[in-house]
Amino acid sequence: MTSVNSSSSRVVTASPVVVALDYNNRDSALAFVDRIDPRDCRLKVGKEMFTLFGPQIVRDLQQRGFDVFLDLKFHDIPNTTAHAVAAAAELGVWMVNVHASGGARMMTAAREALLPFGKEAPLLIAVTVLTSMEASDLADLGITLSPADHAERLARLTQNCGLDGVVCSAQEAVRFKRELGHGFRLVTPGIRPQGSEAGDQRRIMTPQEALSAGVDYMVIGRPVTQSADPAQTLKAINASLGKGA
Ligand SMILES: O=c1ccn([C@@H]2O[C@H](COP(=O)(O)O)[C@@H](O)[C@H]2O)c(=O)[nH]1
Repeated sequence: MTSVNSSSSRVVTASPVVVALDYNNRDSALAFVDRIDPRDCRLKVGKEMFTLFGPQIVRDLQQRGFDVFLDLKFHDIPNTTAHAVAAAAELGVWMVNVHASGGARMMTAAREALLPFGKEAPLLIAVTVLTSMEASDLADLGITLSPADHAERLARLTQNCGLDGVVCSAQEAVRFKRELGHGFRLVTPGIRPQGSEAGDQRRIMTPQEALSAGVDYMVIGRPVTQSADPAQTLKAINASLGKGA
């Protein structure tokens, strides 16, 4: 089911898919975007595209009707992070994120920076443990908890600071929905359709498994953008989930 947000040209989609638009070429990115329907997904702009093309690429996507998740994973002192999050809100993004490991004062400052935006504020979420990390990566950092246990610790901190949700692995979704409640959004990268390469991701799930586990939004990058026909691949993923236009 889809509906058009009457206060703007933005389209609200029922699809949980957020395509990670990790392109190093603006024309290639927009060629893909121009072949898809904003009723079929939201789009994520990350560090690569934002560094190459700046805020204009976000506006270009919004003008085409897409909700944009600005995935810059801010991690800095509270004052700097708060101003960066407010700048993202000025840009009108749908969702923005920080690193939970920046701590409670940083996350609280980020949340408070969005208060003046009222209902127009983007969703504010925090990254727990990157989906590319496994236990040995945490051990290298002196963290002896399992990725799921450490992620839950960071997710609880995030929730206590009043943020809207977390980035985590879909493998943690059942547990986090049970422990943190259904209203706390779970945004899960590391999604790999059956048969696609894991690449640098470690804590992965298929789109169907992630949906069954209760994730709110699933981020999918290379399995879509590096496929021979990205628009068709997106359509097939939505069909497998029973979602989309
Ligand atoms: O824990 C995290 C947080 C962010 N990401 C980002 O999601 C996409 C995933 O892309 P794939 O090509 O599907 O692996 C990418 O932009 C990451 O920066 C993440 O993977 N894990």
